[in-house]
Amino acid sequence: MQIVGQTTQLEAWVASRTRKFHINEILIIEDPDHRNPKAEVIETRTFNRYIPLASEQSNLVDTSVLEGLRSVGFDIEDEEIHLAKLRLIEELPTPIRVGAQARVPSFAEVEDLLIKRKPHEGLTLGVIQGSREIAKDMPESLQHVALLFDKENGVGEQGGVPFVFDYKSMDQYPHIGIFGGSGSGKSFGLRVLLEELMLKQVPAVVFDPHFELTFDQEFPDLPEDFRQTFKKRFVTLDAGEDIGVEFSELIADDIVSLLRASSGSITDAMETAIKVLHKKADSFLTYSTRMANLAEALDNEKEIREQSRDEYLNPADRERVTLLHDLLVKYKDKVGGFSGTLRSVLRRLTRLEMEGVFTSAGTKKVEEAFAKRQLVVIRGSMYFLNVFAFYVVRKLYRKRRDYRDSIQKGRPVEEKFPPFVIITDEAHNFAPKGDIPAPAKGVLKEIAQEGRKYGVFLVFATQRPALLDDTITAQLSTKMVFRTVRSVDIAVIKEETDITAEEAARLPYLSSGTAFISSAITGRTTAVRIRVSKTTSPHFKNPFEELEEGFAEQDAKVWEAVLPSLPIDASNLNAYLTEIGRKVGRLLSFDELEKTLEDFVDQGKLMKVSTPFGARYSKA
Ligand SMILES: Nc1ncnc2c1ncn2[C@@H]1O[C@H](COP(=O)(O)OP(=O)(O)OP(=O)(O)O)[C@@H](O)[C@H]1O
Repeated sequence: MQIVGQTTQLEAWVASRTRKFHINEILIIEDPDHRNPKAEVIETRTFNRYIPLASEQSNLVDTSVLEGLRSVGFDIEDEEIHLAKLRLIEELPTPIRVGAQARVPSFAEVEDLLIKRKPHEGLTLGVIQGSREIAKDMPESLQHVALLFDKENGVGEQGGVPFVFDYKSMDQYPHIGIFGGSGSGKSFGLRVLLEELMLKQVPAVVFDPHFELTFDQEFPDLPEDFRQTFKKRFVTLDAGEDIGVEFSELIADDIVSLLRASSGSITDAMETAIKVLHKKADSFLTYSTRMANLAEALDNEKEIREQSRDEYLNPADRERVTLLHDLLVKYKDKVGGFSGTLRSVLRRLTRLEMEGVFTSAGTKKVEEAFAKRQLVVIRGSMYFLNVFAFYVVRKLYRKRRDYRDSIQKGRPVEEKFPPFVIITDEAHNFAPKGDIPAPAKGVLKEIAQEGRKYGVFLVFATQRPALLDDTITAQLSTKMVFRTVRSVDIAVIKEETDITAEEAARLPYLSSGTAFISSAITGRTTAVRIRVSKTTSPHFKNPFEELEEGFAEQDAKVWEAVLPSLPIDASNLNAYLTEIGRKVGRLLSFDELEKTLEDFVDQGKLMKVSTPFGARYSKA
């Protein structure tokens, strides 16, 4: 392997007659003047006599490279030549020496570069691409820690150096972004990251709009020593049942945010009314009753004013009239005097109440799980989660902040509150870019900017980085970028990471499960094949296989039920429906029974024979 063609302080070309280059592999260039620097392969090409370098393809390669090849003895018309573009790991003061030999390093030579933490100290997310050869003399402690999976061959060996994410450095370089289009392996990668956080017992809360984040189902066919149970390391909470918003903790602005999140836009008049009528520590009942009473008073203003002057009113009516009259005096001018506004707010509030948003459950269960260092999965529709996220995140963040502040100021602390990670998929819905409102956006932005100080970190996954709030995107110190096709998203990724033009060009073609991990922690971008997850989501099954299996199961049930009734008179199927339906456990329609029997004939299980009394199905 030899350096050919023009070189710069940062890039060089390397050529070989016998050895193919692997994308992302690390080579050592024997250039003593530069203390044998390391470089990474960022582009590979192979030429032979059928695609000779000297022909029309030559424009793929700089003419200086061709000359360089010739000058070190390559026959560019006839020989098979493997070429690779190298990027030096560290910029050199002067260009690399042309003609220098390159070689595959030993593991010890690149250990510092590739392994920042040992697997037991960090999050083992996958295998560094292009590290197969280097891994041959890797110590045992780094082997068998990140097995790989592919659909054709199933679970296989790791075949490379593990990528161990140094999560403890997040206090310097906080927050992680996971970007990738549909089917790119983003959810799979997120699952692996969550498993690793659970293994390290880092308290975390994840919002799960897809109902896919459970960890009790094991990934199929894992070798015995790679298995792990997570059953005690996570809890699943349903938004609106196990966890709710404690109304009395809300301030008026929160109610405005909640209603905005749940019912789209609200008018200025509604916002004013919400704020004017709210008192600190109001319960849902006191607040909504005050609003309903004021609406009633506005509708009957004239009578109420008259009755309030009526000396002969009975005491019960007097009490009610006084109450309504006081509300009128106090609030009428401030809320604009139109009961319709109040009723609109009430309708929206009542809807939330009926959906279970305002339960007294609060965030108690999350706090209990944090104390046990567990992962909390909060499930619910996107709409619901958006409403909850703001309340849950803010409450937990404040608790942690207060705890840290107290310690710092030497104040006594009643209870510990641990550092934690907030994770969400579809992050652009929680913190959308630009003026689009979302209730949790404010607190999430605050955490993006300040969370590091308090040990609160974000992991934001999204298919659409271009739609995520800019401030937050800029604060994500580590970005895992999976296959991305849309040019607007690629543009954001290019701007927000240190990935090179060559890497960006590969983004639309990355295979599912391969990501570029660009991190301020390592100071470079590493191509990583994400390891096989130890658990699987309940939806992991291929939907078409699921379809086949589902129907096969159903057919088997009907078959069992049909057998005792054979032979079946085809002209009188109605007579069998009840009996067969009873055995199957549900009512079958005529059409369904007929179709199933015909299918059994096609499958060779039954035959349909003509008799003098009409057609009959009997066992084949
Ligand atoms: N690390 C991996 N190793 C092997 N196969 C993978 C890996 N990651 C993903 N795959 C394969 O790709 C498929 C799609 O991955 P995944 O469901 O994670 O995509 P996604 O990016 O989350 O898509 P969506 O956003 O549509 O859910 C998986 O079902 C799996 O077969």
